[in-house]
Amino acid sequence: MRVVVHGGAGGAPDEPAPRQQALDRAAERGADAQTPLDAVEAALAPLESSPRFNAGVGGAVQSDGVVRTDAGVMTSDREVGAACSMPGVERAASVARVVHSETPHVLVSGGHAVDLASEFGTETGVDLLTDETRERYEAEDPPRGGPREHLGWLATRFGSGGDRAGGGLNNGGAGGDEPGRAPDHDTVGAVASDGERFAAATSTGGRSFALAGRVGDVPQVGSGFFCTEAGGASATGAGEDIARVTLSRRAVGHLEDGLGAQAAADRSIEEFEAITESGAGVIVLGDDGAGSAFNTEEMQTSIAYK
Ligand SMILES: NC(=O)C[C@H](N)C(=O)O
Repeated sequence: MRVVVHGGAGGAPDEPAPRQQALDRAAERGADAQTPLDAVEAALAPLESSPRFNAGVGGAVQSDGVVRTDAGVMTSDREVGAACSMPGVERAASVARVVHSETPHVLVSGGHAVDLASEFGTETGVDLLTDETRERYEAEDPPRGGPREHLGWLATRFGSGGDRAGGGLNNGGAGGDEPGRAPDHDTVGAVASDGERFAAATSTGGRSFALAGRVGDVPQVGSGFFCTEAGGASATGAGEDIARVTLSRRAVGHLEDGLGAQAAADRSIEEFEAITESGAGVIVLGDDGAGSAFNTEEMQTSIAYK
């Protein structure tokens, strides 16, 4: 099994070494799995449990103080599963897998996705806030009213780099210690292949201080993840911009056109930047191996092969 993982594109993390170790262990764990689908789920699970990453525990906090998780998974037979806007669900990728393998649908949302998780044995009711994310949210004078008040509140906070995805090119987030800025954790993704089949998955808490109920690119097929017989891709970064250009679909499309994995990653990020002037990263796995590209300050990745 060959597995490539990423820990999110954004600013240079304050503590890269422990994040890299976590990514290395995740890739190794994935490479021990029996199928590509097992591999991407196995790789993402420990990252979803780690507060160092913006997925599961430690995920980005929305305008009402709640962390809602999103994930998507796709296999090279074009089966898709995604789940979004799930409070209290750490293992979002496992819920996406349930949608992929147990339902005739591609995306299940909100409370119904939480019910699905619970019914199929994924833990719910998990406290996804950490002391750090709770304190950072409370320090921002949270809004009390309805969506209009929330929109006014987030106008000066969302996309300011607080989630390190940033709104703009190479502004993937300044230091994690700045007031109001979220720490160095980000979306996680994995792509795996057993030499015949591929699977791709992405899992996130979204972007900090987004409107309650906001859903980004991660559970949208073709945006946060995509997979065909040619290979798979997982994206990270400013989700609204990733969705506008369907970044993962673009990367896999380049594989289908005959580019190698690295060239496909490079080309898709060049196109993303030219269209959006925003920040993102992508990992790609194809028949010739793995590639990755980003136009933010940093995107940590790891590859394992067994
Ligand atoms: N940090 C990220 O990658 C965020 C994710 N792409 C989202 O917009 O939800």
